[in-house]
Amino acid sequence: MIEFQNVSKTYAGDALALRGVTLTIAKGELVYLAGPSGAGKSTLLKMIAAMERPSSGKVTVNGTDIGKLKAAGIPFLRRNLGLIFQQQRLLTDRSVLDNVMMPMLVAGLSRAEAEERARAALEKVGLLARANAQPLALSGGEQQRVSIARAIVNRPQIILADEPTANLDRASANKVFDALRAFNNVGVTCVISTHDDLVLESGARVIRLAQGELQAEAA
Ligand SMILES: Nc1ncnc2c1ncn2[C@@H]1O[C@H](COP(=O)(O)OP(=O)(O)OP(=O)(O)O)[C@@H](O)[C@H]1O
Repeated sequence: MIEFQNVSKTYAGDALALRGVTLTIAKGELVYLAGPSGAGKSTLLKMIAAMERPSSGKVTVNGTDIGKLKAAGIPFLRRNLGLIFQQQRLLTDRSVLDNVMMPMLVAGLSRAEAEERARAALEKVGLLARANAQPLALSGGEQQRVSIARAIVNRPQIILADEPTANLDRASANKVFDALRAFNNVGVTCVISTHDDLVLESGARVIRLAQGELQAEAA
């Protein structure tokens, strides 16, 4: 479970990114984060991953108080998170398969097990046939689906995706959302920031931010 209690975030230079945000995201939920550019969506996602800390208020993720988390505890928290952020691009000098295997090799799995699980993850996002391709030979949408495969291979409880369909055409965006929904269907909590009106109007839960403040959720 993810819980924000009266959370504010001020960056250096006094930029107020979040103000008094209180919300709860239950285990297994799929939630979209919406709001204009600069509203605080990325900041909210980064706080769940302990990439930013609250300036005031309290953020808890699976019982861990992010504000009090020591550096040594961050890898334990992130083990349960699958991150799909712009900053984490695919390695362009490695194959798609190698990219997806990487987090498991880092976690200490054998190459054989890592490859088996990477292939299974690529199959789930519909890209097993491209396992040996270089990332730059793939379309933007395909690259995002590889990022999803890479984010889920360590079987995280929570997926955080920051505008995963930015710059994608409709068909590619649909495939990316389908892949994320498929993981949510097997119990993975998903928090996804997006400007995509189609998914925002799909009846799913939408958390809206404006200038760092939470807007009332539609009933
Ligand atoms: N590292 C930082 N240092 C200083 N200010 C920051 C930093 N990161 C974000 N901000 C500021 O905090 C506010 C919220 O930014 P944030 O990136 O969370 O918004 P966003 O809703 O994700 O926007 P976008 O849709 O453009 O990604 C903005 O005013 C931004 O300029």
